[in-house]
Amino acid sequence: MIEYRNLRIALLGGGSVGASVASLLLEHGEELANRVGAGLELIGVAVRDLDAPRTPAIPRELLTTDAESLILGADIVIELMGGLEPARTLILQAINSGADVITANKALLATHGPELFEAAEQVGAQLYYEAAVGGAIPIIRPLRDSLAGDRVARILGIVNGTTNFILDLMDREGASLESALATATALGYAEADPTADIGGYDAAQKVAILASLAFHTTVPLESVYREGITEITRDEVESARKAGYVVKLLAICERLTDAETGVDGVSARVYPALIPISHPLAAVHGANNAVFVEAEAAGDLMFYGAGAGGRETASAVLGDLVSAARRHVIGGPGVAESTHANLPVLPIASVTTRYQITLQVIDQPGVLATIASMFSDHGVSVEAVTQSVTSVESGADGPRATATLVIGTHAASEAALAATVAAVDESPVVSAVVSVLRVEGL
Ligand SMILES: NC(=O)C1=CN([C@@H]2O[C@H](COP(=O)(O)OP(=O)(O)OC[C@H]3O[C@@H](n4cnc5c(N)ncnc54)[C@H](O)[C@@H]3O)[C@@H](O)[C@H]2O)C=CC1
Ligand SMILES: N[C@@H](CC=O)C(=O)O
Ligand code: NA
Repeated sequence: MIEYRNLRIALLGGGSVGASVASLLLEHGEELANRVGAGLELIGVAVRDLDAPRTPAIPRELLTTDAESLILGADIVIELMGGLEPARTLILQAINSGADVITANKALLATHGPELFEAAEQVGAQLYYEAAVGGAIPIIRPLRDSLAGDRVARILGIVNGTTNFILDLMDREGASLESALATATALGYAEADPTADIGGYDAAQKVAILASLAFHTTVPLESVYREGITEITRDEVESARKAGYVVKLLAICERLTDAETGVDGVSARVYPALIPISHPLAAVHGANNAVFVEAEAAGDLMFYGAGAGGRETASAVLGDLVSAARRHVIGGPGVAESTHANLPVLPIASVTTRYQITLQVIDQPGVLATIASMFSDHGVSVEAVTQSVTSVESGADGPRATATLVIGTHAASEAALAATVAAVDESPVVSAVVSVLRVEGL
């Protein structure tokens, strides 16, 4: 066995991801040491509760509740606690004490990324975060390094495993959102507060990180447009499938020029949308993620794999650990972020999308024409209309027939669409606006 000097690794957090990182590091330590050219000694794991059950188990002698002291003795600190504080303060302490840092904390990076990157740059420390987006999927390094010589035009991704797992169970098994979320939580996919997942906040944090890297600019979290999946119903998922679509929570960022103002910038947004069953993103099942990158010279690239899960995410963390440890061995400057482009982030109003609107209407002659004219009055061009399920309901003036109209539009602005839906909703021939969903990937 080769004898190496040891690099001292401190782990902050021993939950779903942290426990797997500790276990894999202890299990594969010798192999990793040979890859790095230095021993990787896990000196401790900071947790909140020493007695909490952990899977896999962490040797008791490694556990501590004193994160600050642990950091002081470390060459490399791995932060897997999550949340903004004390994670931010501890990472800054680690950087300022001369340690390199690895984190999976997208909430922290999307909120305080510039501060952390600057602190690292000032002291020549490395800050790695491959696990923060797309779990096990290599996507940070490809955007930061492999595609650094190209121009990225657009990224379309499924970046939240929990919501993809939920929507997939709703689609394939008719599960309810609540029961599917409970399963995702039990499997370790969901955030400590799952509102982050189902509300689209986690995906918004990830798209802010992706957009910043892809467009070499800073995309603040608050400028990301966000809708979650909490309003999505089983009926919507079922009728989408019948119409040849699946519902996915999409994270999109792109270079965009506002058609009205001519302002050139970027758009970053998260919303549930319909995508055609034939689209590769429709085949992303369970907690898997997929990120499509459209680059000027490279063309279309797709990154696919496990987007959540303790062991899977630990793989990305350990990849970062090997990279950080290698630099300790060979020396040289750390990785740097190139976020100097200063591009404006355009509001959702600058975006044009296709829509599918489902209406419950009174089934009588002339209704279709009335509704079609409301769309054209607001400058929204209708691409296709299907009428289905005629039923008879009892009204004040006796029984009346109702029909379901599904209207697909050509690309329309958010503003034009909102005005159309408001007008349609007011119309006496419309009994309900059942759903309004964007259509992507056509
Ligand atoms: N679970 C997943 O599939 C993925 C998680 N992530 C990210 O990885 C990070 C960790 O996530 P999980 O392991 O799922 O979280 P978790 O909630 O299972 O574990 C958090 C751990 O941190 C410890 N901790 C929290 N606050 C602490 C404090 N103030 N002092 C000491 N210890 C503290 C807890 O005791 C626990 O051991 C988060 O930033 C999460 O967003 C990223 C990709 C996938
Ligand atoms: N809660 C997140 C975990 C990974 O980032 C998800 O479901 O994707
Ligand atoms: Na990743």
